[in-house]
Amino acid sequence: MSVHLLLDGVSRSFDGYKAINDLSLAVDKGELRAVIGPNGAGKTTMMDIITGKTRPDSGGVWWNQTVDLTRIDEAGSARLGIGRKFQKPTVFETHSVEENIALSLKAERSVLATLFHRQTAAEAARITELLELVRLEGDRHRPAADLSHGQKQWLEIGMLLAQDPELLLVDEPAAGMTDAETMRTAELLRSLAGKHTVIVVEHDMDFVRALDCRVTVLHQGHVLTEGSLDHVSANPEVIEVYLGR
Ligand SMILES: Nc1ncnc2c1ncn2[C@@H]1O[C@H](COP(=O)(O)OP(=O)(O)OP(=O)(O)O)[C@@H](O)[C@H]1O
Repeated sequence: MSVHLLLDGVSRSFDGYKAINDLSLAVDKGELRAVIGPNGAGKTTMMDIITGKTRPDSGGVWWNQTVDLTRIDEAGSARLGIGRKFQKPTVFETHSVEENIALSLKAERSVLATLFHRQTAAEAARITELLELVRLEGDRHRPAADLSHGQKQWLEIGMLLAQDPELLLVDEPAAGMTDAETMRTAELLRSLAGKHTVIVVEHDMDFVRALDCRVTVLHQGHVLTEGSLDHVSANPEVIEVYLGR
């Protein structure tokens, strides 16, 4: 399997504090990876560095082993196929579920043109496929405002997928979800692996267990340990800085 994303000895300070400290991390193409760690461990800053929102002071960030992501801004990383889902859902509340997906389909069209444009059969099929994937097929004509918090998160994942990203960065998707929604979200993200590379930052350990994937533990901007959830959970340092709290 080839390395899709590589962070190589990355550091970044804010006012003299090393938020990211010699961080090295390799994620394979098609891999699903969970990143856990205490508050302030540097998880958000790591995502910011991958997407070009924040520049590292030193170290390399490589995409497909050839593209230097430290030279690319957020718009550039989106064009390369890096999609990011922030914690808070940002759907178009007054538009229907279906319109939200239609607006996100990869196309050089303005919002108005998309709303008044007649869908091609291929577009309609793609919208249906995405709605089925995120289990919102039955809600396609409802305004997004009517959805539950969990359903809005799924809709936003669907909107991200509409742009066909190679890598999805997902920030705490399970926060605020019911147990059933949490498990369904884990299932959804697992189903995306293989076709997409997925990195999920999460605090909910039941959710991380359900992801059933390799786990990276961040602490003070550095990788503390990596492996299966059982492996990292048995690490005394992980218990000390994170799980034991
Ligand atoms: N733009 C910034 N300016 C100053 N300090 C920052 C900035 N961004 C992050 N930090 C600091 O860097 C450290 C790492 O923060 P970061 O948000 O990346 O951690 P995190 O693991 O995402 O935490 P949480 O789980 O609370 O979201 C923190 O001490 C934070 O205060």
